[in-house]
Amino acid sequence: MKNLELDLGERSYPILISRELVGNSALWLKYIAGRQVCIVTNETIAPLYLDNFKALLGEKEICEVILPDGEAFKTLATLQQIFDTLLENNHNRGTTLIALGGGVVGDMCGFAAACYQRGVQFIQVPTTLLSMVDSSVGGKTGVNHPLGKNMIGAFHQPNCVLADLSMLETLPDREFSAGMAEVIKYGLICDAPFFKWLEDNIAGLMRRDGGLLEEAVYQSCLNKARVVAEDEREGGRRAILNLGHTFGHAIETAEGYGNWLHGEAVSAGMVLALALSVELGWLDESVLLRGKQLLQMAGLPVAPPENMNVDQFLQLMGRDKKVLDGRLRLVLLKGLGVSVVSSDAPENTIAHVLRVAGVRA
Ligand SMILES: NC(=O)c1ccc[n+]([C@@H]2O[C@H](COP(=O)([O-])OP(=O)(O)OC[C@H]3O[C@@H](n4cnc5c(N)ncnc54)[C@H](O)[C@@H]3O)[C@@H](O)[C@H]2O)c1
Ligand SMILES: O=C(O)C(=O)C[C@@H](O)[C@H](O)[C@H](O)COP(=O)(O)O
Ligand SMILES: [Zn+2]
Repeated sequence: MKNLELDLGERSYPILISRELVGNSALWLKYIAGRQVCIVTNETIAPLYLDNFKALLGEKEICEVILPDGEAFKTLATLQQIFDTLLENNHNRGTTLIALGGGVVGDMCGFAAACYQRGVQFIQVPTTLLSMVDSSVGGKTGVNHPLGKNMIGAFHQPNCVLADLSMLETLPDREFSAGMAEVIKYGLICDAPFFKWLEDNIAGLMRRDGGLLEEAVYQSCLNKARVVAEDEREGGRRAILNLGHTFGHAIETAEGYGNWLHGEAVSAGMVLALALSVELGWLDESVLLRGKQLLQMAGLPVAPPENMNVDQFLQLMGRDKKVLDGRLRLVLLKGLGVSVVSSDAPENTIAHVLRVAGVRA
């Protein structure tokens, strides 16, 4: 068991990381204050984990929402299903929502919790690697819009995060790899020793060795918790968690949500961000090569899709939430583990890097 705390004053909460954690309800039932509970999950996860989870909730008054599976359903329209169920079951402000699923379920359940009766409590039970190391931590919640990723949302922190590593046993390989992109991100942006540790242990991690996985999830959450504790609402430093995401979100939007997984798009996006850092003379090319190699060993794409063109990339990137006064702000590296948020990259340099990566003019 490896636990940590995200320190946000009165909104602080624990992140519990262990195998067989969910079954040990004595460890977490105390984070559900009231009598009413609504479990939000999806049609893939429900047959695997829902009944077991419900059985652990004792005397609680439980309702459930089973969403359709997929990034394409991370929409305002899908949220309605959660609000309908809550109202039909007379849930009041004392209810607790439980996100049982990956980042899509977590982002939607969290946003529903932020909105329902102007805000109720929720807990995160992440079931994918990506959601254990990233999306369940930090309180970013929301949904996509056809014109842009995560464009509608709110900051709303959970009461606790329960990362039960045994749930990863049923996760498909492609989804596991997608989660590794965000793990590798922490090494690149702020933790060079962790990056080196990942290089040394990538084979065992991809075999899903239990001890290595626990360490990777713990170190990832520790890094994310430190950044979020410093800047909960992304006024500044938190933006480093967006490495590769301006490129990646453009890919996800252009390709239709779900064709490229979020982690895959972030992987290709991080390679572009590193290549741009090299092009600007800020980063040694060896870091780009090491980053690329590690991502490839994790089974991830390192080049953008062939069917996008440079103008389309730049147009979609122009809608990024970090844009300030009409200028793109990108997360770039000045060394391994040293990240900056900068508007200094000229558009023609970005376009050049995209073309060199194979994107059509
Ligand atoms: N809020 C944040 O800070 C944050 C951070 C990173 C990513 N995100 C968001 O998270 C989403 C991606 O999350 P994700 O990668 O978890 O994808 P996901 O939620 O779509 O889950 C991936 C797939 O795995 C299935 N699945 C989940 N758990 C499983 C299990 N234990 N066994 C078998 N199948 C399982 C799901 O049903 C789905 O088909 C994106 O929408 C992204 O924008 C948010
Ligand atoms: O928690 C954060 O902050 C992040 O940026 C984490 C990212 O991995 C995540 O994909 C996030 O949802 C992106 O946020 P957005 O504000 O760019 O939509
Ligand atoms: Zn991400």
